[in-house]
Amino acid sequence: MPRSHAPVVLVSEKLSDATLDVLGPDFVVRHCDGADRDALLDAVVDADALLIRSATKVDAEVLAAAGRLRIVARAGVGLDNVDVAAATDAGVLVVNAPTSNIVSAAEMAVGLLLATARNIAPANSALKDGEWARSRYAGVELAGKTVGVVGLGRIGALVAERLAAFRMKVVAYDPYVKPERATELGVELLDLDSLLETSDFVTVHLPKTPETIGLIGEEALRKVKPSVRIVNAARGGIVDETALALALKEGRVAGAGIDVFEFEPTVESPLFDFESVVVTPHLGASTSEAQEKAGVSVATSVRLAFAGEPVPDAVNGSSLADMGR
Ligand SMILES: NC(=O)C1=CN([C@@H]2O[C@H](COP(=O)(O)OP(=O)(O)OC[C@H]3O[C@@H](n4cnc5c(N)ncnc54)[C@H](O)[C@@H]3O)[C@@H](O)[C@H]2O)C=CC1
Ligand SMILES: O=C(O)CCC(=O)C(=O)O
Repeated sequence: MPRSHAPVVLVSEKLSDATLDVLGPDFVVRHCDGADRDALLDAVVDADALLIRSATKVDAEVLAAAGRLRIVARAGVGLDNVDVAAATDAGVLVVNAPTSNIVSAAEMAVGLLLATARNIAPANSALKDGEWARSRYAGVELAGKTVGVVGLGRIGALVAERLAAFRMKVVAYDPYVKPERATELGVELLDLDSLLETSDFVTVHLPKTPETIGLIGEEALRKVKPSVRIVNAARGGIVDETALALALKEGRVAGAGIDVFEFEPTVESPLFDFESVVVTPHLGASTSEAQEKAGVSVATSVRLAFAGEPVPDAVNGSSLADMGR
């Protein structure tokens, strides 16, 4: 492809070097800050492809500003920041990288769960502040406890396998999963209320959809054991932060590990007031391995699309031809 006719790829968030290596000289790569709305709206005007992570919101306004856009490629799993229906209407192919970061996300959830069980974060802070507080930070074991996995998809299943190795009993709520899959994983499927009533730990692995927003909210948090610890490394808003803060305050929940927030980026949340809550700034996919896989995956999809080939990870069609491009 001669460079003067090369498609323009707009990269709106930090992606791995491998992403650019896969694109190579056949594409003109430009960068902008996808979290800066005005910068995004300016830069997208002459982009043929847009490469994003979770901080770039691709909605109808962005799609309308993007006169030449043919593909939006999400270097990760969640597509809640992309209006896929509006993209389809605009003839824009949407792809993600659905397996790129699942191991990293699962390991993050297990890390948060262990951190909440053993008070690792507050004990670390206290000791570095000069306090040797052994009795204050006594915790609980995982072995013999029940963990409720809410959403037994790719990441939920990896979490289930890993927590079974800690000798936990694993139960799950996922009305869309085949019972044979749960059996294969050694997981007992329950309805949500039973899971909430019986679990010592609850870990959420759902996509953010109108159905899942607030699923773990005030009502759900009135059904849990007071000793429960809750982990959310899926999406902010699925666990309602205000309801969780109230439950912690009233002693209806013992602790939480939270990687994702309703509004991101953020430096405030009612959850930050609790020592029993460990928080991280949406780091689930932030490993070198996941970022390399995600970048290579979306760059490969972009190459396939512009070569007129089918794109296996496309979510609203199979190729640019399907979108009338
Ligand atoms: N913290 C982070 O950095 C990361 C977060 N994620 C989040 O994790 C989410 C899950 O990822 P995967 O496991 O790969 O997705 P997946 O699509 O493989 O699994 C999601 C599961 O949720 C179930 N589900 C959907 N709606 C439901 C409902 N209303 N009630 C109960 N179950 C429901 C589905 O049946 C499916 O089994 C992503 O959508 C993304 O938002 C993903 C990667 C990294
Ligand atoms: O974009 C990121 O790095 C976050 C990963 C994530 O949340 C996802 O893949 O759904």
